[in-house]
Amino acid sequence: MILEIDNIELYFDNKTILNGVYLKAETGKITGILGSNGCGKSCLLNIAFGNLSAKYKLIRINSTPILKPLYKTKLASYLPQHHFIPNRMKIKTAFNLFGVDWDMFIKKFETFALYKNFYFNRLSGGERRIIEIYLILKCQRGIVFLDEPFSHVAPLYIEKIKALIEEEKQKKAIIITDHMYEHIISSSDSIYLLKNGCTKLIDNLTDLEDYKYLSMGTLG
Ligand SMILES: Nc1ncnc2c1ncn2[C@@H]1O[C@H](COP(=O)(O)OP(=O)(O)OP(=O)(O)O)[C@@H](O)[C@H]1O
Repeated sequence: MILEIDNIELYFDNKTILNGVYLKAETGKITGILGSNGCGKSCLLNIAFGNLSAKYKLIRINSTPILKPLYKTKLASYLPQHHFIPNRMKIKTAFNLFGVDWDMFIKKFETFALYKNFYFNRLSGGERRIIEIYLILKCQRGIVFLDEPFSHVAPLYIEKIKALIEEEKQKKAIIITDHMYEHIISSSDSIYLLKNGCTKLIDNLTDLEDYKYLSMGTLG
């Protein structure tokens, strides 16, 4: 499956946020989006998923325009920046709702075994995030949008999540953004930099310095 996000224009109070976005993601690949605070990364993911209206947008799957918001289809899942599972939902209920196998999860995240009957608000912010990421990655959707999956997560779990993303990409198109740029760089098959409302496909990592996303010399 090839997903194309094209021709996005977004304004808030006459301020241009996005104007000249093109992004292509495909099954078997991880597409990373980098960009400084406030450049529009979350807005872009929200527009692609259908949560946010834009002045213009064109979403194509295998070259066919998709007019329905993706969230209304069974094609895509989306991890927002904030917690999205209600405090008073039991963890086992969330796994059932997402159609995700609890035992498989426990094989990878053994320390969570005790939590099956807990409500979400009994977990730490990072533990909660790990479960949310897992559910979004593992549910049966061909397109996955991940907004800051690595923030608030401890290094060992980041490695586990990266391995999981790598595993899931075999059957999914994964679009990911995070400020932990080293993890985005090491995970992604292609990277776009979002700057001044436009996406730029990064051919060479030093472009990230040239476009002043990173300071000169950061990449060594
Ligand atoms: N509902 C809104 N009304 C007005 N402005 C908004 C609204 N939502 C977002 N913005 C503005 O749009 C811009 C892009 O926001 P967005 O959240 O997409 O940035 P981001 O790149 O994800 O930033 P960060 O990395 O800091 O999370 C920001 O300047 C933000 O203030």
